[in-house]
Amino acid sequence: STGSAAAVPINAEFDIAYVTPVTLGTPPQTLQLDFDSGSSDLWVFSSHLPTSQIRGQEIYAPNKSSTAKLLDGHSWSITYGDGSGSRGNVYTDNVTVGGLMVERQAIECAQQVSSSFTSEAHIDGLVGLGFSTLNTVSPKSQLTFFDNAKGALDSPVFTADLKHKQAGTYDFGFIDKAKYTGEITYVPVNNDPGYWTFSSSGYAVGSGNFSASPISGIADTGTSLIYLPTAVVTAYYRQVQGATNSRSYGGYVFPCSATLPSFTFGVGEARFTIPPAYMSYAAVTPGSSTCFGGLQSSNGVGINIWGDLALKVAFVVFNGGTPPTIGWAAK
Ligand SMILES: C[C@H]1CC[C@H](NC(=O)Cn2ccnc2)CC1
Repeated sequence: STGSAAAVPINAEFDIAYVTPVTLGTPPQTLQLDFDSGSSDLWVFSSHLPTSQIRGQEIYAPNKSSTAKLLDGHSWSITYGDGSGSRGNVYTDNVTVGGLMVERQAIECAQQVSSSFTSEAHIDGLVGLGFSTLNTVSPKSQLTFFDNAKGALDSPVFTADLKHKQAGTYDFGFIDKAKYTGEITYVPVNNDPGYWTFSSSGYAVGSGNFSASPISGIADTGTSLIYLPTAVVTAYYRQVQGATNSRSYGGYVFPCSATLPSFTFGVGEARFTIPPAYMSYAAVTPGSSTCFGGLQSSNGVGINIWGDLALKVAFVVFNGGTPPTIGWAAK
């Protein structure tokens, strides 16, 4: 089996996140979910939430699905790196993504969500595509949609073809040759503790020399930006007039009129260049002449993160075989 579904930016101005239609239960309830390779819980806004915490999101009502079953005595609670979080109880039901159906998928129904989720009307929940070791359901942890589907897939892979300010695609079970050019460079994945962790071979700022030094980080479709070591980030912003690391804005900002260099990162011998226009993320507040950078320091994070800003300049294969690997190709 295979599946293929659109990854649609939730905001027309800048790529905060991407959502994908997912149908749940019988009759089908369709929600727009954020596919997140940086976590491993499938959770949704649900009929178990106080209405005060719902602001425009679609909800899943298990009691309206003839195929829903309560996973008795189980609960979940998750906190993300940006401090957002949610918690609730658990049902199993049929979940379909782009024509690929998994029966008895654990659907984690929110009973509480943090304010940043309530404020994001376009995200009805998340589909974790990390390794199932990260799943937070207790007392018995549950498998991700990908892990449940894997055995039935033509090939144990999913691919991300994210795009700048336009819809891309998540494919399951196959590698679409029409989505990339040249060769796919595969590198090892360390899935302990459960992220798609790989080593980048180095970086370059603008037309500068390539600095060949391994940078271990996670491929995270659920994070908007890139978070890298201070040495890399200072080398980049040294080339940006008026750039400063702002405590008040929580990261590197610069005048929106500044000339930005491109940023190139390596995967093995391959090189991926993020154009200058992508490196300015957004005005710090609407209409401000101060812009927030797409490249930020991972100092406070604990791990380096290759988020959507890096993923969108490549076609990325998340290979869930044994051993797992990750492949990067130009497009
Ligand atoms: C400092 C960084 C801030 C952004 C963090 N990313 C996330 O929290 C990803 N995520 C998933 C669900 N909601 C958000 C990673 C650390």
